[in-house]
Amino acid sequence: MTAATSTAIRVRGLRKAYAGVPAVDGLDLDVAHGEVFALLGPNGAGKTTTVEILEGYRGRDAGEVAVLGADPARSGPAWRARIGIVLQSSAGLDEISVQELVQHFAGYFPDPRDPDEVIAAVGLEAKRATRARQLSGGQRRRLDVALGILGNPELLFLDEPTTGFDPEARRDFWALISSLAGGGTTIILTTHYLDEAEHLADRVGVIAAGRIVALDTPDRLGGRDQDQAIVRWTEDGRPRTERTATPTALIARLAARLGGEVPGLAVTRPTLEDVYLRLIGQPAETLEVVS
Ligand SMILES: Nc1ncnc2c1ncn2[C@@H]1O[C@H](COP(=O)(O)OP(=O)(O)OP(=O)(O)O)[C@@H](O)[C@H]1O
Repeated sequence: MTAATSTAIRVRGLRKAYAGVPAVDGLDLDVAHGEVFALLGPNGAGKTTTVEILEGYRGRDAGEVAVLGADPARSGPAWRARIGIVLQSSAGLDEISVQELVQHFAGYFPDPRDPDEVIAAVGLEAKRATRARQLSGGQRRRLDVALGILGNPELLFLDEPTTGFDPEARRDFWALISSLAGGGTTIILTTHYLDEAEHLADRVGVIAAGRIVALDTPDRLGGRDQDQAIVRWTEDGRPRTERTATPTALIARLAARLGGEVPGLAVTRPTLEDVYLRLIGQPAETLEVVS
């Protein structure tokens, strides 16, 4: 395979400013075919601008962009048919049923998936005859995903897909995304939910002020795997906390000192959220260290 075909997305030196104010400020990115890549970052960091440039919906000021081997700014319907997009919110055609809507949109694609299979894949079989406007928020999102995958895309963009979902709906949705990824679809996900990124993404990119400031697997991001463990226990009726690179040795000392079972013992590593907040310059929840 050549470099051009082994990479689903290749971005170098991407820049975009609005009225002279940079929103994307020299961004580089590579996403491999079949990868689930999550783009994280605070409000206004430049995620939507970047993703819309990749989707071909927004122009750029500078930089090289190749998506499925083509420049989105110069690509036509054949390229677009290889891409699925699930936006933050969709509107329109609310008065027709799920079945009619999915069937209607299938007509726009050269090689659509079977509408009935797509409705089943997103778990909307029981809502087939329901009008779109009568769906719950989570069901509406499933319909959005159905429309996003209907064209059998090689590359799927998901923009904050589970905002407003209840926990069970999120788990179901994650299973759907994992099954798409398992089938080889490349997925670009923007999300504000760190657990979602951790659950779904092969790699995570953190964007701040228009640049990627960290990029790694969720368990290694920002040196997370090298971080010290946090040991919590109760002693003399008081909660105690200590950060340590050698938690096993600490627990052995505690067990010896306390004569066996250590009350309230818990050992944790910094969460992806702790690391993310540190990367974007926000202090994580203050940890009181008493040793
Ligand atoms: N059409 C526009 N015109 C002018 N400024 C814009 C426009 N779109 C975005 N911006 C600005 O560019 C910056 C980046 O915005 P962008 O929407 O890309 O951020 P984001 O990371 O997607 O944020 P969020 O997490 O809130 O969706 C922001 O400061 C925003 O105000």
